[in-house]
Order: sequence, then C-alpha cells, then structure tokens
Amino acid sequence: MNILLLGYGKMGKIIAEIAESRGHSIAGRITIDNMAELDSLAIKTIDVAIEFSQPEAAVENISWAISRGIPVVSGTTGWLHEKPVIEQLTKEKNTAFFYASNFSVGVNIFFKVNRFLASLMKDQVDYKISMEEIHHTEKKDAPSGTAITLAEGILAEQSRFQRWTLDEGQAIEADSLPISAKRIDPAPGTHTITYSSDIDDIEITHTAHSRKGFAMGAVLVSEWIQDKKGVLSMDDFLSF
Ligand SMILES: NC(=O)C1=CN([C@@H]2O[C@H](COP(=O)(O)OP(=O)(O)OC[C@H]3O[C@@H](n4cnc5c(N)ncnc54)[C@H](O)[C@@H]3O)[C@@H](O)[C@H]2O)C=CC1
Ligand SMILES: O=C(O)C1=N[C@H](C(=O)O)C[C@H](O)C1
Repeated sequence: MNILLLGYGKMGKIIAEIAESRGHSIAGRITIDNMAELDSLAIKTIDVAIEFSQPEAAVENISWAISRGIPVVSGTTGWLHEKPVIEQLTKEKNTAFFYASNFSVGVNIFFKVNRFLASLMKDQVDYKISMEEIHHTEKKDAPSGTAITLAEGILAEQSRFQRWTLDEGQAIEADSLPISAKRIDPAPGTHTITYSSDIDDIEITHTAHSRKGFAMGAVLVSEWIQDKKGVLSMDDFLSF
C-alpha cells in the first residue's frame, strides 16, 4: 500500500515504522507545518490515508481525503460530535471511513469485558461506579476517546446513569458516571473502572505499555480496508 499520513507526530511516526516494516510505502507525512505538500501529491497513487492529528484538525484532514475518494483510517479523538458530516461525505463519495477511539486489540477486548461487567453489576446498587484515565501531559482532550467509549458501554447497561461527567472536583449528580482524567508522563494510556462498596471493590484496568498496539492496529485495519466501502469500526474488523 501507498499510505498518506495525515498527522506525523508520536503516532504517525510509529505507524510509518510499522508500515514500512510490512513492505508499505509512505506517500506523504503531513504535519501542521507542511500542509501545502498536499497540493503536490499524486492522489491516484494513494491507497489509504491514516489520520492521527489533533481534535481541531481532524474534520478538515478527513474531508480532504474522503472528498478525493481516498479511504481514511482515523484515530484522532475529541472531534466525534462532527462524525455525521464525515459519514455523509463517505456515502456521497462511495469510499471508506474507519474510526476507532482505540486501535489496540487489548483495549477492544477490554471494551467487551467492561460491558459484560457492567451488565453483571446492573442490580448491584450498593456499588458506586467510577472511571479513571491516565495519559501523558501532551494529550489535548479529556476525557480520552477510550474513556468515552468505555462510559458508553457502561451507560448502555446501567440504567442508573443518564450521562458521564468529567470529574474536576465539582459535585457530580447521582445519574452521571464520573470520569477523572490525570495527565502524568510518560503514560501511553491507562483506563480503570472501579465498582466500590463498603464490603469490597471490583476493579478492571487496561494499561498500554507503549503506543505500538495502537499503531499496529491502524496499519492492520488499513490493509483490511482496501476492498471495503462505507463507515466501518473495530466491530467490523475484529470477529469477537
Ligand atoms: N485511536 C487510537 O488508538 C489512538 C488515538 N490517538 C489520538 O491520535 C491523535 C494524535 O496523537 P499523537 O500522535 O500522540 O499527537 P501528536 O501531538 O504527537 O501529533 C499530532 C500531529 O498532528 C499534526 N497536526 C496538528 N494540526 C494539524 C493540522 N491542522 N493538519 C495536519 N496535521 C496537524 C501535528 O503537526 C503532529 O504531527 C490524538 O487525538 C490522540 O488522542 C493517540 C493514540 C492512539
Ligand atoms: O492521546 C493519546 O495518547 C491516546 N489517545 C486515545 C484516546 O483518547 O483514547 C487512545 C489512547 O488512549 C492514547
């Protein structure tokens, strides 16, 4: 594959390494400083754009590629309120758009474990439920996209909650799931869900040891998406 990297920061660099080690080529490495290079690319030679940039840049980057018929694999977090626009454009251009808040296989297994635990605990009203995520200090958005996906899994199973709320030390209503976001270097991403009662606690944690799992997932999805059309997710890619 010939891969265009929209965003060439911490993630883009690891993705390039993994992609090249699997025999792929890199069509361009786009950052905030060299966006003009987009104009000189040979569009027809690009098989996929992998987009890991920043929340405020994601829609523009993804739209640029989709409107040229280039399939996009995106992992940028913090922009999903605008996802319907991209879904509509994907349909209009008859191409493919794949989004995941987290591309690591381990986290996607953890999503299933989280939802199963939430369903087991749905009548256990003596347990208070909370979530904590820890990331490096350069992270722009809070809570993390992964924490939001985990929260959506809990909300789907626990009727006591109407929404989640970022815990910034304020009072949080009982019908809101509190998520605390800590920024500590060099944490690549740790997510913990705690069910706490007077009698005991149940806690599940996923700890990423590096960014390799996220980057490998994005490359594998880019290979898989080559013969696909439409709006796709990890549930389409993983068969569990
Ligand atoms: N879904 C997943 O599995 C994962 C998602 N992420 C998300 O990916 C995104 C990127 O993460 P990092 O690589 O750690 O960030 P980073 O800050 O190291 O890199 C961001 C890159 O985007 C570029 N950029 C910024 N504005 C741009 C613009 N307007 N147009 C083009 N490029 C622009 C920057 O120049 C830089 O190259 C974040 O939103 C992060 O939350 C990170 C890890 C895993
Ligand atoms: O910004 C990061 O680093 C990460 N972002 C994603 C998120 O917001 O969930 C995925 C991973 O946790 C790393």
